[in-house]
Amino acid sequence: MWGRNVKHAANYLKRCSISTSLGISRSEGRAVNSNDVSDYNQALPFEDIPGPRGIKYLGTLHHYMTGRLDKYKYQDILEEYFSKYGPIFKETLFGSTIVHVCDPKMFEVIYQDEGKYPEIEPLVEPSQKFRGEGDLSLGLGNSNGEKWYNLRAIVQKSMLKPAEVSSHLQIINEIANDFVDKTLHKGYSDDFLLDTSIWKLESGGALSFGKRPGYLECGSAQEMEAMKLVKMVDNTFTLATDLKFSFPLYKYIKTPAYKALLDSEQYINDVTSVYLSETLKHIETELERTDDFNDIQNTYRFLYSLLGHKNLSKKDMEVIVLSMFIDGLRTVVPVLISVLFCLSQSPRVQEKLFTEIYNVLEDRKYIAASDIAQLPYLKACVKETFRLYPIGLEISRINQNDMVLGEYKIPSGTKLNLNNFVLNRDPNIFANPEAFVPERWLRGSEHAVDAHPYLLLPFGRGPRMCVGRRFAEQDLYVLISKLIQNCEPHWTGEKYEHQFKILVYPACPVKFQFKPRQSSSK
Ligand code: HEM
Repeated sequence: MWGRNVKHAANYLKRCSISTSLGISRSEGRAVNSNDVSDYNQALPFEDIPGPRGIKYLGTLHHYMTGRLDKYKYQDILEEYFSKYGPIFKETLFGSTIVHVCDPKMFEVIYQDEGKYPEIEPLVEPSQKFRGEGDLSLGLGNSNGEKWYNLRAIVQKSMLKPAEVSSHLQIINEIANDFVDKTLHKGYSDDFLLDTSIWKLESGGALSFGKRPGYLECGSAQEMEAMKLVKMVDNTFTLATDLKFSFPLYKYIKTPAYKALLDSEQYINDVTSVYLSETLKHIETELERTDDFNDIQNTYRFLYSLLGHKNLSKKDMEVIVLSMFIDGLRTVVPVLISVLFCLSQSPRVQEKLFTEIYNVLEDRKYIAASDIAQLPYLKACVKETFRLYPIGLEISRINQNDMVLGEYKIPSGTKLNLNNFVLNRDPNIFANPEAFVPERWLRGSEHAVDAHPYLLLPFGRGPRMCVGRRFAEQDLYVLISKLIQNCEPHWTGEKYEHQFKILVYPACPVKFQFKPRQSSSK
Protein backbone atom coordinates (compact mmCIF):
# COMPACT_ATOMS: atom_id res chain seq x y z
CA MET A 1 0.00 0.00 0.00
CA TRP A 2 1.28 3.41 -0.98
CA GLY A 3 0.59 4.97 2.39
CA ARG A 4 2.09 2.25 4.57
CA ASN A 5 3.53 3.09 7.96
CA VAL A 6 7.07 4.40 7.59
CA LYS A 7 7.92 4.60 11.29
CA HIS A 8 11.11 2.62 11.01
CA ALA A 9 12.43 4.82 8.24
CA ALA A 10 11.29 8.00 9.95
CA ASN A 11 13.28 7.04 13.06
CA TYR A 12 16.31 6.48 10.93
CA LEU A 13 15.91 9.87 9.24
CA LYS A 14 15.63 11.56 12.65
CA ARG A 15 18.78 9.77 13.81
CA CYS A 16 20.68 11.19 10.84
CA SER A 17 19.33 14.69 11.14
CA ILE A 18 22.64 16.27 12.21
CA SER A 19 23.77 16.49 8.63
CA THR A 20 26.16 18.86 6.93
CA SER A 21 25.23 20.65 3.72
CA LEU A 22 26.93 17.81 1.81
CA GLY A 23 24.46 15.33 3.20
CA ILE A 24 27.13 13.75 5.37
CA SER A 25 26.04 12.91 8.89
CA ARG A 26 27.76 11.27 11.84
CA SER A 27 26.21 8.58 13.94
CA GLU A 28 27.95 6.89 16.87
CA GLY A 29 31.30 8.08 15.52
CA ARG A 30 30.78 6.36 12.17
CA ALA A 31 30.20 8.15 8.91
CA VAL A 32 26.79 7.97 7.29
CA ASN A 33 26.30 8.88 3.62
CA SER A 34 29.68 9.93 2.38
CA ASN A 35 32.02 9.54 -0.55
CA ASP A 36 35.09 10.14 1.56
CA VAL A 37 37.70 7.32 1.51
CA SER A 38 38.54 7.47 5.23
CA ASP A 39 34.86 7.21 6.09
CA TYR A 40 34.62 4.20 3.80
CA ASN A 41 37.25 2.28 5.74
CA GLN A 42 35.33 2.68 9.00
CA ALA A 43 31.92 1.80 7.57
CA LEU A 44 30.00 -1.42 8.19
CA PRO A 45 30.51 -4.22 5.66
CA PHE A 46 28.29 -4.45 2.59
CA GLU A 47 27.11 -7.90 3.72
CA ASP A 48 25.47 -6.31 6.79
CA ILE A 49 22.98 -4.33 4.69
CA PRO A 50 19.61 -5.76 5.70
CA GLY A 51 17.13 -7.25 3.28
CA PRO A 52 14.85 -10.20 2.62
CA ARG A 53 16.61 -13.51 3.09
CA GLY A 54 16.68 -15.84 0.14
CA ILE A 55 18.32 -18.97 -1.19
CA LYS A 56 22.01 -18.71 -2.08
CA TYR A 57 22.45 -17.14 -5.51
CA LEU A 58 18.73 -17.48 -6.36
CA GLY A 59 17.87 -14.87 -3.75
CA THR A 60 14.12 -14.21 -3.46
CA LEU A 61 13.33 -15.07 -7.07
CA HIS A 62 11.37 -18.20 -6.10
CA HIS A 63 8.91 -16.07 -4.09
CA TYR A 64 7.99 -14.14 -7.22
CA MET A 65 7.96 -17.24 -9.39
CA THR A 66 5.65 -19.15 -7.06
CA GLY A 67 3.36 -16.12 -6.67
CA ARG A 68 4.07 -15.73 -2.93
CA LEU A 69 5.13 -12.23 -3.88
CA ASP A 70 3.00 -10.58 -6.56
CA LYS A 71 5.42 -9.11 -9.13
CA TYR A 72 2.68 -6.84 -10.49
CA LYS A 73 2.48 -5.30 -7.01
CA TYR A 74 6.22 -4.72 -6.75
CA GLN A 75 5.50 -1.18 -5.49
CA ASP A 76 3.84 -2.62 -2.37
CA ILE A 77 6.65 -5.13 -1.86
CA LEU A 78 9.26 -2.36 -1.90
CA GLU A 79 7.19 -0.32 0.55
CA GLU A 80 6.95 -3.30 2.83
CA TYR A 81 10.71 -3.89 2.69
CA PHE A 82 11.24 -0.21 3.44
CA SER A 83 9.08 -0.29 6.53
CA LYS A 84 10.75 -3.52 7.66
CA TYR A 85 14.42 -2.81 6.90
CA GLY A 86 14.67 0.97 6.77
CA PRO A 87 16.00 3.31 4.12
CA ILE A 88 18.68 1.00 2.76
CA PHE A 89 18.18 -2.67 2.01
CA LYS A 90 19.27 -5.20 -0.57
CA GLU A 91 17.58 -7.91 -2.54
CA THR A 92 19.09 -10.58 -4.79
CA LEU A 93 17.34 -12.01 -7.82
CA PHE A 94 19.24 -14.81 -9.52
CA GLY A 95 22.75 -13.59 -8.68
CA SER A 96 21.99 -9.94 -9.27
CA THR A 97 21.99 -7.91 -6.05
CA ILE A 98 20.35 -4.51 -6.00
CA VAL A 99 20.80 -2.08 -3.15
CA HIS A 100 17.61 -0.09 -2.64
CA VAL A 101 18.04 3.39 -1.28
CA CYS A 102 15.19 5.45 0.17
CA ASP A 103 16.66 8.59 1.69
CA PRO A 104 17.20 11.94 -0.06
CA LYS A 105 20.52 12.46 1.72
CA MET A 106 21.75 9.21 0.20
CA PHE A 107 20.40 10.24 -3.21
CA GLU A 108 22.50 13.39 -2.93
CA VAL A 109 25.68 11.39 -2.27
CA ILE A 110 24.93 9.09 -5.22
CA TYR A 111 24.26 11.99 -7.60
CA GLN A 112 27.46 13.70 -6.46
CA ASP A 113 29.37 10.59 -7.50
CA GLU A 114 27.92 10.55 -11.02
CA GLY A 115 30.68 12.32 -12.91
CA LYS A 116 30.54 12.90 -16.64
CA TYR A 117 29.19 9.44 -17.53
CA PRO A 118 26.55 8.34 -15.00
CA GLU A 119 26.13 4.58 -15.33
CA ILE A 120 22.77 2.81 -15.25
CA GLU A 121 21.15 -0.57 -15.69
CA PRO A 122 18.67 -0.45 -18.58
CA LEU A 123 15.01 -0.15 -17.58
CA VAL A 124 13.95 -2.94 -19.95
CA GLU A 125 16.82 -5.43 -20.17
CA PRO A 126 15.25 -7.72 -22.81
CA SER A 127 14.75 -4.68 -25.07
CA GLN A 128 18.43 -3.90 -24.75
CA LYS A 129 19.17 -7.48 -25.83
CA PHE A 130 16.72 -7.22 -28.75
CA ARG A 131 18.39 -4.04 -29.97
CA GLY A 132 21.93 -5.35 -29.46
CA GLU A 133 21.26 -8.58 -31.35
CA GLY A 134 19.26 -6.87 -34.06
CA ASP A 135 22.14 -4.63 -35.05
CA LEU A 136 20.14 -1.60 -33.95
CA SER A 137 21.35 1.39 -32.00
CA LEU A 138 20.93 0.81 -28.26
CA GLY A 139 19.77 4.38 -27.73
CA LEU A 140 20.25 6.47 -24.60
CA GLY A 141 18.49 4.37 -21.99
CA ASN A 142 20.39 1.21 -22.94
CA SER A 143 23.93 2.53 -23.16
CA ASN A 144 26.64 3.86 -20.89
CA GLY A 145 30.02 5.57 -21.10
CA GLU A 146 31.31 7.53 -24.06
CA LYS A 147 28.79 6.03 -26.48
CA TRP A 148 25.94 7.30 -24.31
CA TYR A 149 27.63 10.67 -23.82
CA ASN A 150 28.11 11.37 -27.53
CA LEU A 151 24.53 10.50 -28.38
CA ARG A 152 23.18 12.46 -25.44
CA ALA A 153 25.15 15.56 -26.48
CA ILE A 154 23.37 15.50 -29.85
CA VAL A 155 19.88 14.68 -28.61
CA GLN A 156 20.02 17.19 -25.78
CA LYS A 157 20.07 20.10 -28.23
CA SER A 158 16.90 18.99 -30.01
CA MET A 159 14.99 17.82 -26.96
CA LEU A 160 15.84 19.95 -23.96
CA LYS A 161 16.32 23.47 -25.33
CA PRO A 162 13.11 25.32 -24.29
CA ALA A 163 12.91 27.33 -27.53
CA GLU A 164 13.32 24.20 -29.62
CA VAL A 165 10.58 22.39 -27.68
CA SER A 166 8.09 25.27 -27.79
CA SER A 167 8.67 25.67 -31.53
CA HIS A 168 6.43 22.57 -31.89
CA LEU A 169 3.49 24.18 -30.11
CA GLN A 170 1.46 24.79 -33.26
CA ILE A 171 1.03 21.08 -34.03
CA ILE A 172 0.68 20.15 -30.35
CA ASN A 173 -2.17 22.68 -30.03
CA GLU A 174 -3.89 21.42 -33.17
CA ILE A 175 -3.82 17.81 -32.02
CA ALA A 176 -4.97 18.68 -28.51
CA ASN A 177 -7.86 20.75 -29.94
CA ASP A 178 -9.01 17.84 -32.10
CA PHE A 179 -8.75 15.46 -29.18
CA VAL A 180 -10.73 17.73 -26.85
CA ASP A 181 -13.44 18.23 -29.52
CA LYS A 182 -13.67 14.47 -29.99
CA THR A 183 -13.80 13.84 -26.24
CA LEU A 184 -16.46 16.50 -25.66
CA HIS A 185 -18.51 15.32 -28.60
CA LYS A 186 -18.80 11.87 -27.05
CA GLY A 187 -19.07 13.21 -23.51
CA TYR A 188 -17.68 10.11 -21.83
CA SER A 189 -15.08 7.42 -22.21
CA ASP A 190 -15.02 3.87 -20.92
CA ASP A 191 -11.41 3.45 -22.00
CA PHE A 192 -9.69 6.76 -21.62
CA LEU A 193 -6.37 4.98 -21.33
CA LEU A 194 -6.73 3.86 -24.93
CA ASP A 195 -8.12 7.22 -26.08
CA THR A 196 -5.24 9.19 -24.56
CA SER A 197 -2.71 6.63 -25.82
CA ILE A 198 -3.97 7.29 -29.34
CA TRP A 199 -3.74 11.05 -28.73
CA LYS A 200 -0.13 10.58 -27.54
CA LEU A 201 0.76 8.49 -30.58
CA GLU A 202 -0.70 11.19 -32.82
CA SER A 203 1.40 13.88 -31.12
CA GLY A 204 4.55 11.69 -30.93
CA GLY A 205 4.11 10.77 -34.60
CA ALA A 206 3.58 14.38 -35.69
CA LEU A 207 6.67 15.53 -33.78
CA SER A 208 8.78 12.69 -35.15
CA PHE A 209 7.70 12.68 -38.77
CA GLY A 210 6.51 16.24 -39.35
CA LYS A 211 3.11 14.95 -40.38
CA ARG A 212 0.12 13.81 -38.39
CA PRO A 213 -0.36 10.04 -38.74
CA GLY A 214 -4.18 10.43 -38.66
CA TYR A 215 -4.66 8.18 -35.63
CA LEU A 216 -7.55 10.28 -34.23
CA GLU A 217 -9.78 9.38 -37.16
CA CYS A 218 -12.46 7.01 -35.85
CA GLY A 219 -12.78 3.69 -37.68
CA SER A 220 -9.81 4.35 -39.97
CA ALA A 221 -6.99 1.97 -40.82
CA GLN A 222 -4.75 4.46 -39.05
CA GLU A 223 -6.75 4.12 -35.86
CA MET A 224 -6.31 0.33 -36.12
CA GLU A 225 -2.57 0.80 -36.48
CA ALA A 226 -2.52 3.02 -33.37
CA MET A 227 -4.45 0.39 -31.41
CA LYS A 228 -2.01 -2.29 -32.49
CA LEU A 229 0.93 -0.13 -31.46
CA VAL A 230 -0.65 0.41 -28.04
CA LYS A 231 -1.15 -3.33 -27.70
CA MET A 232 2.41 -4.14 -28.72
CA VAL A 233 3.87 -1.63 -26.27
CA ASP A 234 1.67 -3.12 -23.57
CA ASN A 235 2.91 -6.62 -24.46
CA THR A 236 6.52 -5.48 -24.27
CA PHE A 237 6.13 -4.09 -20.76
CA THR A 238 4.11 -7.05 -19.47
CA LEU A 239 6.54 -9.59 -20.89
CA ALA A 240 9.56 -7.64 -19.66
CA THR A 241 8.06 -7.74 -16.14
CA ASP A 242 7.49 -11.50 -16.43
CA LEU A 243 11.08 -11.98 -17.60
CA LYS A 244 12.48 -9.77 -14.82
CA PHE A 245 10.99 -12.12 -12.23
CA SER A 246 11.83 -15.47 -13.81
CA PHE A 247 14.97 -17.52 -14.49
CA PRO A 248 16.82 -15.41 -17.07
CA LEU A 249 16.87 -18.30 -19.55
CA TYR A 250 16.01 -15.83 -22.30
CA LYS A 251 19.60 -14.59 -22.10
CA TYR A 252 20.71 -17.92 -23.57
CA ILE A 253 17.77 -19.32 -25.54
CA LYS A 254 14.69 -17.85 -27.16
CA THR A 255 12.03 -18.71 -24.60
CA PRO A 256 8.35 -18.31 -25.67
CA ALA A 257 7.99 -15.13 -23.56
CA TYR A 258 11.14 -13.65 -25.06
CA LYS A 259 10.02 -14.58 -28.59
CA ALA A 260 6.68 -12.85 -27.98
CA LEU A 261 8.53 -9.80 -26.70
CA LEU A 262 10.73 -9.80 -29.81
CA ASP A 263 7.63 -9.87 -32.02
CA SER A 264 6.16 -6.85 -30.23
CA GLU A 265 9.43 -4.93 -30.37
CA GLN A 266 9.84 -5.83 -34.03
CA TYR A 267 6.38 -4.52 -34.93
CA ILE A 268 6.98 -1.19 -33.15
CA ASN A 269 10.38 -0.90 -34.77
CA ASP A 270 9.09 -1.74 -38.25
CA VAL A 271 6.28 0.84 -38.12
CA THR A 272 8.74 3.53 -36.98
CA SER A 273 11.27 2.52 -39.58
CA VAL A 274 8.78 2.72 -42.45
CA TYR A 275 7.55 6.18 -41.39
CA LEU A 276 11.10 7.42 -40.96
CA SER A 277 12.28 6.15 -44.36
CA GLU A 278 9.26 7.69 -46.10
CA THR A 279 9.83 11.01 -44.33
CA LEU A 280 13.56 11.11 -45.12
CA LYS A 281 12.80 10.33 -48.77
CA HIS A 282 10.24 13.09 -48.82
CA ILE A 283 12.66 15.61 -47.31
CA GLU A 284 15.26 14.62 -49.90
CA THR A 285 12.79 15.15 -52.77
CA GLU A 286 11.69 18.48 -51.33
CA LEU A 287 15.29 19.65 -50.96
CA GLU A 288 15.89 18.86 -54.63
CA ARG A 289 12.67 20.55 -55.71
CA THR A 290 12.78 23.81 -53.81
CA ASP A 291 15.15 26.35 -52.36
CA ASP A 292 12.73 27.16 -49.57
CA PHE A 293 14.60 25.47 -46.74
CA ASN A 294 12.58 27.39 -44.17
CA ASP A 295 9.43 25.61 -45.19
CA ILE A 296 11.09 22.20 -44.93
CA GLN A 297 12.69 23.12 -41.64
CA ASN A 298 9.36 24.26 -40.21
CA THR A 299 7.52 21.14 -41.31
CA TYR A 300 10.13 18.57 -40.28
CA ARG A 301 11.44 20.50 -37.30
CA PHE A 302 12.55 17.63 -35.09
CA LEU A 303 14.11 15.48 -37.81
CA TYR A 304 15.69 18.50 -39.41
CA SER A 305 17.36 19.42 -36.13
CA LEU A 306 18.82 15.89 -35.95
CA LEU A 307 19.89 15.88 -39.60
CA GLY A 308 22.15 18.83 -38.84
CA HIS A 309 24.47 16.56 -36.81
CA LYS A 310 27.13 15.01 -39.00
CA ASN A 311 28.06 12.40 -36.39
CA LEU A 312 24.59 10.99 -36.02
CA SER A 313 24.22 7.61 -37.74
CA LYS A 314 20.94 6.53 -39.34
CA LYS A 315 20.56 3.85 -36.65
CA ASP A 316 20.96 6.41 -33.87
CA MET A 317 18.48 8.68 -35.57
CA GLU A 318 16.03 5.77 -35.75
CA VAL A 319 16.21 5.07 -32.02
CA ILE A 320 15.78 8.75 -31.09
CA VAL A 321 12.74 9.05 -33.32
CA LEU A 322 11.36 5.80 -31.90
CA SER A 323 11.66 7.26 -28.41
CA MET A 324 9.90 10.48 -29.42
CA PHE A 325 7.15 8.47 -31.14
CA ILE A 326 6.50 5.81 -28.49
CA ASP A 327 7.95 6.66 -25.04
CA GLY A 328 5.05 8.89 -24.02
CA LEU A 329 2.66 5.92 -24.04
CA ARG A 330 3.87 4.51 -20.70
CA THR A 331 4.87 7.86 -19.20
CA VAL A 332 2.87 10.90 -20.32
CA VAL A 333 -0.38 8.94 -20.66
CA PRO A 334 -0.56 7.48 -17.12
CA VAL A 335 0.47 10.84 -15.66
CA LEU A 336 -2.28 12.58 -17.60
CA ILE A 337 -4.84 10.05 -16.39
CA SER A 338 -3.72 10.46 -12.78
CA VAL A 339 -3.89 14.27 -12.98
CA LEU A 340 -7.46 14.07 -14.29
CA PHE A 341 -8.36 11.49 -11.66
CA CYS A 342 -7.00 13.72 -8.87
CA LEU A 343 -8.82 16.76 -10.27
CA SER A 344 -12.05 14.82 -10.51
CA GLN A 345 -11.73 13.90 -6.83
CA SER A 346 -11.07 17.46 -5.71
CA PRO A 347 -13.65 20.02 -6.91
CA ARG A 348 -11.83 22.76 -4.96
CA VAL A 349 -8.58 22.19 -6.85
CA GLN A 350 -10.34 21.77 -10.16
CA GLU A 351 -12.19 25.07 -9.74
CA LYS A 352 -9.02 26.89 -8.73
CA LEU A 353 -7.18 25.44 -11.70
CA PHE A 354 -10.00 26.36 -14.06
CA THR A 355 -9.89 29.96 -12.78
CA GLU A 356 -6.13 30.15 -13.37
CA ILE A 357 -6.45 28.72 -16.87
CA TYR A 358 -9.41 30.91 -17.78
CA ASN A 359 -7.66 34.05 -16.52
CA VAL A 360 -4.77 33.34 -18.87
CA LEU A 361 -6.50 31.83 -21.89
CA GLU A 362 -10.13 32.92 -21.74
CA ASP A 363 -11.64 31.11 -24.76
CA ARG A 364 -8.43 31.07 -26.80
CA LYS A 365 -7.59 27.80 -28.55
CA TYR A 366 -3.88 28.41 -29.03
CA ILE A 367 -1.61 28.05 -26.02
CA ALA A 368 1.76 29.76 -26.33
CA ALA A 369 4.89 29.17 -24.27
CA SER A 370 4.24 32.53 -22.57
CA ASP A 371 0.80 31.24 -21.46
CA ILE A 372 2.30 28.09 -19.96
CA ALA A 373 4.71 30.28 -18.01
CA GLN A 374 1.69 31.90 -16.33
CA LEU A 375 0.17 28.65 -15.07
CA PRO A 376 1.98 27.89 -11.78
CA TYR A 377 -1.03 26.15 -10.24
CA LEU A 378 -1.25 23.77 -13.20
CA LYS A 379 2.41 22.86 -12.73
CA ALA A 380 1.82 22.36 -9.01
CA CYS A 381 -1.12 20.03 -9.84
CA VAL A 382 1.15 17.91 -12.05
CA LYS A 383 3.88 17.84 -9.41
CA GLU A 384 1.43 16.86 -6.70
CA THR A 385 0.19 14.06 -8.97
CA PHE A 386 3.74 12.79 -9.34
CA ARG A 387 3.84 12.59 -5.54
CA LEU A 388 0.61 10.63 -5.21
CA TYR A 389 0.90 8.52 -8.35
CA PRO A 390 4.53 8.15 -9.42
CA ILE A 391 5.01 6.26 -12.66
CA GLY A 392 8.55 5.04 -11.98
CA LEU A 393 9.60 3.11 -8.90
CA GLU A 394 13.32 3.65 -9.27
CA ILE A 395 16.14 5.58 -10.77
CA SER A 396 19.05 3.29 -11.50
CA ARG A 397 22.70 4.06 -10.90
CA ILE A 398 25.90 2.03 -10.73
CA ASN A 399 28.32 3.90 -8.47
CA GLN A 400 31.74 4.50 -9.95
CA ASN A 401 33.53 5.10 -6.63
CA ASP A 402 33.38 3.46 -3.22
CA MET A 403 30.95 5.29 -0.96
CA VAL A 404 29.16 5.02 2.36
CA LEU A 405 25.39 4.93 2.44
CA GLY A 406 23.59 4.69 5.74
CA GLU A 407 26.77 3.50 7.53
CA TYR A 408 27.41 0.70 5.02
CA LYS A 409 30.27 0.26 2.59
CA ILE A 410 29.03 0.43 -1.00
CA PRO A 411 31.87 -0.71 -3.25
CA SER A 412 32.12 0.81 -6.73
CA GLY A 413 30.12 -1.07 -9.34
CA THR A 414 27.13 -1.72 -7.06
CA LYS A 415 23.69 -1.65 -8.65
CA LEU A 416 21.72 1.00 -6.80
CA ASN A 417 18.03 1.74 -7.10
CA LEU A 418 16.87 5.11 -5.82
CA ASN A 419 13.33 4.41 -4.62
CA ASN A 420 12.17 7.94 -3.86
CA PHE A 421 8.52 6.97 -4.16
CA VAL A 422 8.36 5.25 -0.76
CA LEU A 423 8.64 8.65 0.94
CA ASN A 424 5.91 10.30 -1.11
CA ARG A 425 3.18 9.64 1.46
CA ASP A 426 5.31 9.96 4.57
CA PRO A 427 3.29 11.95 7.16
CA ASN A 428 6.55 13.18 8.68
CA ILE A 429 7.28 15.01 5.44
CA PHE A 430 3.84 15.75 3.99
CA ALA A 431 1.01 16.91 6.24
CA ASN A 432 -2.20 15.05 5.41
CA PRO A 433 -0.26 12.96 2.88
CA GLU A 434 -3.25 11.26 1.20
CA ALA A 435 -4.78 14.61 0.21
CA PHE A 436 -4.26 16.21 -3.19
CA VAL A 437 -2.86 19.61 -2.23
CA PRO A 438 -0.99 21.29 -5.12
CA GLU A 439 -0.34 24.29 -2.83
CA ARG A 440 2.43 22.21 -1.21
CA TRP A 441 4.55 23.09 -4.23
CA LEU A 442 3.78 26.81 -4.33
CA ARG A 443 6.32 29.03 -2.66
CA GLY A 444 4.72 31.35 -0.13
CA SER A 445 1.64 29.15 0.35
CA GLU A 446 0.78 28.22 3.92
CA HIS A 447 0.84 24.58 2.77
CA ALA A 448 4.27 24.83 1.12
CA VAL A 449 6.39 21.80 2.00
CA ASP A 450 9.97 22.19 3.09
CA ALA A 451 11.16 19.10 1.23
CA HIS A 452 14.73 18.01 0.59
CA PRO A 453 15.62 19.01 -3.00
CA TYR A 454 16.36 15.36 -3.88
CA LEU A 455 13.08 14.03 -2.51
CA LEU A 456 10.72 14.24 -5.49
CA LEU A 457 12.55 13.64 -8.75
CA PRO A 458 10.01 12.31 -11.26
CA PHE A 459 12.37 12.97 -14.16
CA GLY A 460 15.61 12.19 -12.32
CA ARG A 461 18.33 14.79 -12.30
CA GLY A 462 21.86 15.48 -13.46
CA PRO A 463 23.36 14.61 -16.85
CA ARG A 464 21.03 11.60 -17.26
CA MET A 465 17.84 13.41 -16.40
CA CYS A 466 14.93 12.41 -18.66
CA VAL A 467 15.70 13.80 -22.08
CA GLY A 468 12.03 13.84 -23.04
CA ARG A 469 11.06 15.91 -19.99
CA ARG A 470 10.30 19.19 -21.72
CA PHE A 471 8.25 17.55 -24.47
CA ALA A 472 6.38 15.50 -21.88
CA GLU A 473 5.60 18.54 -19.75
CA GLN A 474 4.55 20.58 -22.75
CA ASP A 475 2.17 17.84 -23.90
CA LEU A 476 0.69 17.56 -20.41
CA TYR A 477 0.29 21.30 -19.81
CA VAL A 478 -1.36 21.91 -23.18
CA LEU A 479 -3.83 19.03 -23.04
CA ILE A 480 -4.78 19.45 -19.36
CA SER A 481 -5.32 23.20 -19.89
CA LYS A 482 -7.60 22.59 -22.84
CA LEU A 483 -9.58 19.84 -21.13
CA ILE A 484 -10.14 21.89 -17.97
CA GLN A 485 -10.84 25.03 -20.03
CA ASN A 486 -13.68 23.19 -21.78
CA CYS A 487 -15.05 20.53 -19.46
CA GLU A 488 -15.23 19.02 -16.00
CA PRO A 489 -13.91 15.47 -15.86
CA HIS A 490 -15.81 13.12 -13.55
CA TRP A 491 -14.32 9.75 -12.67
CA THR A 492 -16.90 7.04 -13.37
CA GLY A 493 -14.56 4.10 -12.90
CA GLU A 494 -14.20 1.96 -9.82
CA LYS A 495 -11.24 1.95 -7.44
CA TYR A 496 -8.24 3.65 -9.05
CA GLU A 497 -5.64 0.86 -8.93
CA HIS A 498 -2.17 0.39 -10.35
CA GLN A 499 0.13 -2.42 -11.30
CA PHE A 500 3.86 -2.70 -11.80
CA LYS A 501 4.75 -3.36 -15.40
CA ILE A 502 8.34 -2.08 -15.31
CA LEU A 503 6.66 1.30 -14.84
CA VAL A 504 3.50 1.84 -12.82
CA TYR A 505 0.36 1.76 -14.90
CA PRO A 506 -3.39 1.88 -14.22
CA ALA A 507 -4.72 -1.61 -13.53
CA CYS A 508 -8.41 -0.76 -13.73
CA PRO A 509 -10.73 0.41 -16.52
CA VAL A 510 -10.19 4.15 -16.87
CA LYS A 511 -13.63 5.74 -17.20
CA PHE A 512 -14.58 9.40 -17.20
CA GLN A 513 -17.57 11.52 -17.97
CA PHE A 514 -16.82 14.94 -19.43
CA LYS A 515 -19.34 17.63 -18.62
CA PRO A 516 -18.99 20.66 -20.91
CA ARG A 517 -18.46 23.90 -19.02
CA GLN A 518 -21.31 26.31 -19.54
CA SER A 519 -20.21 29.68 -20.87
CA SER A 520 -21.81 31.24 -17.78
CA SER A 521 -19.35 29.39 -15.56
CA LYS A 522 -16.47 31.00 -17.41
C1 HEM B 1 5.86 12.18 -17.60
C2 HEM B 1 6.66 11.63 -18.46
C3 HEM B 1 8.03 11.09 -18.18
C4 HEM B 1 8.65 10.80 -16.99
C5 HEM B 1 8.10 10.96 -15.59
C6 HEM B 1 9.98 10.32 -17.32
C7 HEM B 1 10.93 9.94 -16.37
C8 HEM B 1 12.22 9.54 -16.69
C9 HEM B 1 13.22 9.18 -15.72
C10 HEM B 1 13.01 9.14 -14.21
C11 HEM B 1 14.34 8.85 -16.40
C12 HEM B 1 15.67 8.38 -15.77
C13 HEM B 1 16.47 9.62 -15.38
C14 HEM B 1 17.75 9.30 -14.64
O1 HEM B 1 18.32 8.21 -14.84
O2 HEM B 1 18.20 10.17 -13.87
C15 HEM B 1 14.06 9.01 -17.81
C16 HEM B 1 14.97 8.77 -18.81
C17 HEM B 1 14.68 8.91 -20.14
N1 HEM B 1 13.51 9.36 -20.69
FE1 HEM B 1 11.85 9.93 -19.69
N2 HEM B 1 10.12 10.30 -18.67
C18 HEM B 1 8.97 10.77 -19.23
C19 HEM B 1 8.70 10.94 -20.57
C20 HEM B 1 9.59 10.71 -21.58
C21 HEM B 1 9.32 10.94 -22.99
C22 HEM B 1 8.00 11.48 -23.56
C23 HEM B 1 10.45 10.60 -23.67
C24 HEM B 1 10.71 10.70 -25.13
C25 HEM B 1 10.30 11.73 -25.85
C26 HEM B 1 11.43 10.15 -22.70
C27 HEM B 1 12.69 9.72 -23.00
C28 HEM B 1 13.63 9.33 -22.07
C29 HEM B 1 14.95 8.84 -22.42
C30 HEM B 1 15.48 8.63 -23.83
C31 HEM B 1 15.61 8.58 -21.22
C32 HEM B 1 17.03 8.06 -21.05
C33 HEM B 1 17.96 9.26 -20.88
C34 HEM B 1 19.42 8.91 -20.71
O3 HEM B 1 19.72 7.84 -20.18
O4 HEM B 1 20.24 9.75 -21.10
N3 HEM B 1 10.87 10.24 -21.45
N4 HEM B 1 12.76 9.43 -17.95
